[in-house]
Amino acid sequence: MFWRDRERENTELNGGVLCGQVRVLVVGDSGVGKTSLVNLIIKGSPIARPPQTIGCAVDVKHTTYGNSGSSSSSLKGDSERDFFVELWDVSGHERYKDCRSLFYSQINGVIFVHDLSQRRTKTSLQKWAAEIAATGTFSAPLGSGGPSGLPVPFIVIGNKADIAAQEGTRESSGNLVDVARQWVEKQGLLPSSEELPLTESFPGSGGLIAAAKEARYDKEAVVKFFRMLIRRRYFSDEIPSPAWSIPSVPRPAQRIDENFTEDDLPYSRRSLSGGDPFKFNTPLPAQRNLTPPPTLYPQQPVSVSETHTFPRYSLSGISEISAVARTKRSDINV
Ligand SMILES: Nc1nc2c(ncn2[C@@H]2O[C@H](COP(=O)(O)OP(=O)(O)OP(=O)(O)O)[C@@H](O)[C@H]2O)c(=O)[nH]1
Repeated sequence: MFWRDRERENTELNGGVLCGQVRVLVVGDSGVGKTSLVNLIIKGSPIARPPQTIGCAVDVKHTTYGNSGSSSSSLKGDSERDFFVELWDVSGHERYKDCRSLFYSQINGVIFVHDLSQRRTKTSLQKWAAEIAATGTFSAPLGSGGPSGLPVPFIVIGNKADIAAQEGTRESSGNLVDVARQWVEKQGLLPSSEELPLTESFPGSGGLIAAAKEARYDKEAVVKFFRMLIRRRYFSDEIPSPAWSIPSVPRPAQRIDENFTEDDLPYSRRSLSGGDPFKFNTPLPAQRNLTPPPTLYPQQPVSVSETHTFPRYSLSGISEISAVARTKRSDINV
């Protein structure tokens, strides 16, 4: 135990971290399947009858990330470190519209969810992006904004492919890999969200359970997205912009391809001083510039510049919690 304590001490002195966390918002209209998706990501299986989310519910996914391939690391035994991805499942119900920005705090990334069988839920995503960009605070923000001024990476996931297929709104090739890839087709929001291509989260028409069993490729892609967020926050030399400003004109579409590399994010590249690409697996010099550790509880918005002076946090406060209780869907008139 002694050497472990020493190692921790040294690591902290060296400016490294033993573990960390990133926060991902999951947003979209009520009933599009956000809770089902989060359950699928966290537990590997969909939830049969998800309760109506009240306000927001938080789940935490554990993952590891390390510097194993880096010779520049000065940290001993740091090949894999623990990271926690907070998934903030924000209720899409109208009744929370005026207060849900409480949950838009210290965001690292966003998963937009829509229902393939309800086109208006896709159109709404632009509003969600604008709302988050206007009222949220961001951790490790991009130097310049994405669609609607959103300053963090995002993905768009189309849900209920089975229903859409039944209704003939979408044809499936039937090829599992093709369909699964489409599940998390990483597509930037366009100025007109009508231009968003359809994507699928639950392949095939065999229903949720069967689809979830087949969704391993999709989950891998989502995990890649999470790893990108971890990399941006903890392993990047990027100097965060001093303050986030919202551009008045929506940015052109961004596309995040299969590999989720920052090189594929034009606006993230523009954020680098001198045009340098992100340097992954570096020995964490950027740690000095980290935003304060997000907690699992709603925080008061803070400006980005204030955040870089906070000391590094410990993990003691992290646990798997639900921020707000859930209730039965039938309890609420939807
Ligand atoms: N057929 C089908 N049903 C789905 C799918 N995903 C979710 N559902 C169902 O859609 C309903 C709503 O799902 P939720 O996950 O609660 O939706 P939500 O977006 O979290 O809704 P709010 O909490 O109101 O914001 C539930 O009855 C789910 O079982 C899917 O891919 N296919």
